Amino acid sequence: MSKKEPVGIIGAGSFGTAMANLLALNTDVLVYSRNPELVEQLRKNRFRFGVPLHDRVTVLNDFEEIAGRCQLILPIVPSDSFRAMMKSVTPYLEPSHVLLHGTKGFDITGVDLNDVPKLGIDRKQVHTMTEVMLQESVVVRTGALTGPNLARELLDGQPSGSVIASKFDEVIRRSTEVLSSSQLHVFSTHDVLGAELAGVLKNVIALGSGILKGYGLGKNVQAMMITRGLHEMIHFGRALGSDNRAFFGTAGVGDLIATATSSKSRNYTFGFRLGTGETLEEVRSTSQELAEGVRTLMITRHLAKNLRLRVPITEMLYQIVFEGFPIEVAMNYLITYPYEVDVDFL
Ligand SMILES: NC(=O)c1ccc[n+]([C@@H]2O[C@H](COP(=O)([O-])OP(=O)(O)OC[C@H]3O[C@@H](n4cnc5c(N)ncnc54)[C@H](O)[C@@H]3O)[C@@H](O)[C@H]2O)c1
Ligand SMILES: O=P(O)(O)OC[C@H](O)CO
Repeated sequence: MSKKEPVGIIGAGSFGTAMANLLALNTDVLVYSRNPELVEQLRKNRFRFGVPLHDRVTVLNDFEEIAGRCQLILPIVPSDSFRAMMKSVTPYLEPSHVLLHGTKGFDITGVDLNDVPKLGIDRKQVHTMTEVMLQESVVVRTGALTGPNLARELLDGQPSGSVIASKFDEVIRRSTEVLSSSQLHVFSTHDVLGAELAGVLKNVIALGSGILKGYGLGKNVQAMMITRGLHEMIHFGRALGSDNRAFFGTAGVGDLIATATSSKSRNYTFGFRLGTGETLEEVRSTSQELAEGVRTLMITRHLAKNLRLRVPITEMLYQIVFEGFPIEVAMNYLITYPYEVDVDFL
């Protein structure tokens, strides 16, 4: 990979745009948007999410050109579109490409999300984005970009830290080279599964934290929920084959703090609105914004049942979000839950 060639991004959403402007501090960037009208509009006014696109960013509707010119490509689309996106771009990908995804959610196969409550789900049907990239393309060198990266803050030029997770030193080196700047500190890890799972699972806890705030509760119980939520994230991580370490780093606790305490997080905000009494349908129908945690909650609650995991926060959140269970009763259940010890993992 040459230092001079551009870096590609798939997805011109809020995080894709934030990363494009950050990468442009070091390199030329080609962003793929599937929407030709948006491409046309951005070519004319060069404003997205209220900020100007950096001069080194070009938005295109031609993935073949991006694959031809970029070896390092960052797919950043919602998890429910990720496999379809991979299927559409895979004809243009070669083994020499490097894929570093920025998506925080699960892919599922063999069951429609709406049928999960009826049919259940097992581990073999749940996939990380790294698994999807490897299943759907000839690309070998893959990685995940994770950490506390609220797009709104990044778009506004605020500093942050990211984690590049990859089994390949070359992916870490090249990604670090193009992403590091005075705005972004880049950490790295070889623990891809742990870093990915931490980023995915924390969205559910952010949803819950928002619900508590919207319901009018204070910091004490919010802190308890975030802390016990971290325990559940770790239990899930272990059940899915990861170890504990990533959950205590920037990709874990770091992203959990940012997402579960910020009104700039879509997951937290979605939960906040539920906490004020709006229904799932009311929030969904009046918000264009993506809250990955809602889909992840559906998947993890049913996976937990299948794996016989003891995850009371996930269970209560599921009942509140999808079954209209009263928040007050759920709170009482959690406060009186027979947690035996404070730290219940090694
Ligand atoms: N926004 C954040 O703060 C943030 C931070 C870190 C990670 N993420 C993760 O990044 C992912 C994307 O989030 P976002 O905030 O950019 O969402 P978004 O809704 O703002 O944008 C998603 C973009 O993906 C595009 N897209 C969807 N399907 C596509 C396809 N098949 N081919 C090409 N493009 C497609 C959409 O047109 C849209 O432009 C999510 O998994 C999210 O969890 C978001
Ligand atoms: O999707 P959001 O807005 O809740 O942001 C979550 C990001 O993963 C923050 O790192």
